[in-house]
Amino acid sequence: MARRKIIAGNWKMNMTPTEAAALVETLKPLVKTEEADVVFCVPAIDIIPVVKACEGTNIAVGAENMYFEEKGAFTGEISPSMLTDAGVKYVIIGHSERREYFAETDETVNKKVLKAFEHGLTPIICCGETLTQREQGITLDLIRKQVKIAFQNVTADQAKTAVIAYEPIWAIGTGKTATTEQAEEVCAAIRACIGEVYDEATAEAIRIQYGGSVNAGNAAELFAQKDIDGGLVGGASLKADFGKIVNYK
Ligand SMILES: O=C[C@H](O)COP(=O)(O)O
Repeated sequence: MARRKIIAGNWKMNMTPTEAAALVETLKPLVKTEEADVVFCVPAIDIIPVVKACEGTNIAVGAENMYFEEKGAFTGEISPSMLTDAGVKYVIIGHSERREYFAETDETVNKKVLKAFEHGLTPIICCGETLTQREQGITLDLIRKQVKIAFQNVTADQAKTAVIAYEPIWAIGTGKTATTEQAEEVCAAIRACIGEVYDEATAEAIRIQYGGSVNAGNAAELFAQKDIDGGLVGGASLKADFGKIVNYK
């Protein structure tokens, strides 16, 4: 069975609540589609107004991060129950910016992934290599390691519903997209890795996105690759261009 595409915007630390609600109004008519799942992953403070603004549309709302504890003395953190109660369906976990600036590790990513599943949230699990790692020729080994740790103790049934976002760090916000061959090579390797950890059915079901300077001009070619099931889009998700990316065909 063909996998359904999933195209998610990652707004990062952009948009005040007022701006966020206005952006949804602009994008709503542009991202209508029957063909793909559309997700807006937004800053925590924007979740409530964005969920409200997306009511009655095809747009699901995601968070950009969450903590792996249920509640308590964790100043500044957001719990999985807070997200589900607010109407969130997806959560980005282990984005390279969280790994770089907020010291997230493969192990904390795994704890968050397990907690997301426990609460019925779909994790969008990020992995990717730096330019130096790519030049050292260790990309595939590194990605396999990131994926294997992220999925520790995750059941096959849970894994089937997960989303993995392959984002080469050197392509994020740089305007330098991976070539379709580079993106497909890694996404295929991720699928093979899931097949080794679980089985063929799980590998066939899991959805793998590419992220890194996706735009209206390159989306169609990237998303046409066998193992690329959509995109995690940063900069271009804040513009009308996101409508073109969602309707890339
Ligand atoms: O999560 C999204 C990625 O970091 C890609 O960002 P970008 O599209 O601005 O390169």
